[in-house]
Amino acid sequence: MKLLETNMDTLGPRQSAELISKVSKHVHIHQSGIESLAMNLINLIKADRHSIHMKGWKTHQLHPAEANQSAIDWIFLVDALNFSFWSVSPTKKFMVDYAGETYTGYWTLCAAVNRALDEGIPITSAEYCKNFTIEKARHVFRSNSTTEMPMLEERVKVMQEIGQVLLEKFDGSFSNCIAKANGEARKLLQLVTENFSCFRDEGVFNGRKVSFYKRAQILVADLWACFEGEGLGRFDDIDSITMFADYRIPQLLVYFNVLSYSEELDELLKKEHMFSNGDEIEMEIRGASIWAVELLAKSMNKIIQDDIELKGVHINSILLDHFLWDYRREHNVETQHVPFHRVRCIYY
Ligand SMILES: Nc1nc2c(c(CN[C@H]3C=C[C@H](O)[C@@H]3O)cn2[C@@H]2O[C@H](COP(=O)(O)O)[C@@H](O)[C@H]2O)c(=O)[nH]1
Repeated sequence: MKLLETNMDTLGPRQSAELISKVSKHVHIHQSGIESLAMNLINLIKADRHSIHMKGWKTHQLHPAEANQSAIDWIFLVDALNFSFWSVSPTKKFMVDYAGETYTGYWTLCAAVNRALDEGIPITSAEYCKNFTIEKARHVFRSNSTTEMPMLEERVKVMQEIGQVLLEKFDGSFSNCIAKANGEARKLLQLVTENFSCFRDEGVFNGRKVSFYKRAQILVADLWACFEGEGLGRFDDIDSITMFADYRIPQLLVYFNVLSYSEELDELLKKEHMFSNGDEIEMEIRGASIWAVELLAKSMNKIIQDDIELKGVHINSILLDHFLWDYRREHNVETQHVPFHRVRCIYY
């Protein structure tokens, strides 16, 4: 548990991002980059309405295809563990073989969970999580390369906590937590971050308590996308969810000239510096990235409202985040351009 030096209320992710980006010394947002990326993405949508769409989430072969109770349990477990997959060297990657494919990064987590379910292990049940152990983790998250999954001990602790809290407070199922939110994304975000400490992705910036809530926000977004905004995935204030401040999206924002880094930060990245979660410079990267995507969504929606051809199209930060995240892999951005910032923590 991080000791936070102030007793003021914690700012939400959007307010935190605006505050940080206004005073950031090492990460700068370029309005010109935002406007040209906005235009490019608008043209992409004109060419294919589904190029930026919530339905993309379900097209991934490892994601649940059906929106139901087991999909909710699957999403909750995966987003509780959805952190820190990067490897120290490209030749030392944790890998999982599943259904004829070899997966790396985030997809190893999905593949390992699906592999466990196929093996009859009830890995998404609260009971199983509560009694999870490092021995069980070594089996369930076993690698198909010589490199182990990063932060295995921390993942065991996260699973034990979510199992314990689900049983104590939500009768063993996360859908009971969703029901308490009454279709309000902000309420669900509050319920998750108040009841599950492993989602409490916060910090202190210039004496203010700030939040990023990357995994809690991606949890809400994945439910929304899986249920296509209906039923338990319906959130009337879904646009209040910001982009998910991970170690990948900042790379894309620099690649598209939306963000630029100071020389000092560039040097640190080139040296593969290990940042600590909560460093001022690490929070600048995360805060400025969130704010840049907010500005991008605003810029695109302004163009859309004036363009009859785009009637009915609405952009939010979730859709932009998913597009950017998927873009990197499809266009092999990482090796050509900006290195990602290295942090080991359970928050992203
Ligand atoms: N901002 C953002 N961060 C995301 C995701 C996802 C899951 N994306 C899929 C799900 C729906 C979308 O359609 C995407 O296809 C994982 N991550 C984070 O990335 C990091 C892993 O990266 P790598 O080591 O390269 O696999 C790690 O911090 C993980 O938590 C996302 O969508 N947005």
